[in-house]
Amino acid sequence: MRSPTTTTLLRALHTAVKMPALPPQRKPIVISGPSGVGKGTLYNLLFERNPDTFVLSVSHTTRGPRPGEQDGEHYHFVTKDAFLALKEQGGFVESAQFGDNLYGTSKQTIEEQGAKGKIVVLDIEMEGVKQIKATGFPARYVFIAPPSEEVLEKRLRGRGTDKEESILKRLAQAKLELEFAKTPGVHDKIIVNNDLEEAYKELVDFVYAPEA
Ligand SMILES: Nc1ncnc2c1ncn2[C@@H]1O[C@H](COP(=O)(O)OP(=O)(O)OP(=O)(O)O)[C@@H](O)[C@H]1O
Repeated sequence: MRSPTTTTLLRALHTAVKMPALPPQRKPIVISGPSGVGKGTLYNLLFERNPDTFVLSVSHTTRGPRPGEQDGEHYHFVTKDAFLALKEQGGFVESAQFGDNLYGTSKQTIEEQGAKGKIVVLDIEMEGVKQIKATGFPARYVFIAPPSEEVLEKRLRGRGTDKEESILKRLAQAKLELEFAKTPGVHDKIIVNNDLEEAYKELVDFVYAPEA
């Protein structure tokens, strides 16, 4: 007799304690979209409302930890040499440089998190999405779009975390991302984040959709 998989056991456990069923599709979910569109807001709701079902992928970075940041929780903090060695071995599904620092998503991290029976969620910017797709990495791709560029600007300003120069950079980048999102077949689902609860429902429906 075959021994039950972790997924089968978790599903049985969820049924026993009357939690919502686990998503039938187990592939990682890649969420992208312009800065300030509400990606974090949406997936944090998904995590809060579906405890123990999802896990956010932890990236590698060569930048130093900021106060309060824990290694392995917010990032895997590594030296530049270690990062480049891992990249050389093909250990990243995507990587990028921002300013002087390198960032990347390691294959091992995704595999380890997925092996714990959780659905891995990745928050990846446009260039990273292009790289991941080019590797043939099996994932489901969701793009979060703003109702309009004006609303996006309002959200970025309303968030109050960015200086004017950064806001203008993010808005210019948003135009490129919105243009890229029009490429047919790049994303499996495009969600316009207008009303938060409606966008959340669309995300849940996509994530919990039956096996295709
Ligand atoms: N549907 C919505 N309606 C109104 N405001 C929203 C909605 N969704 C998110 N927001 C607000 O927009 C701002 C940006 O959201 P958030 O930080 O989640 O964006 P993000 O896409 O994760 O950005 P980044 O890529 O820069 O991390 C926040 O202040 C958030 O509260």
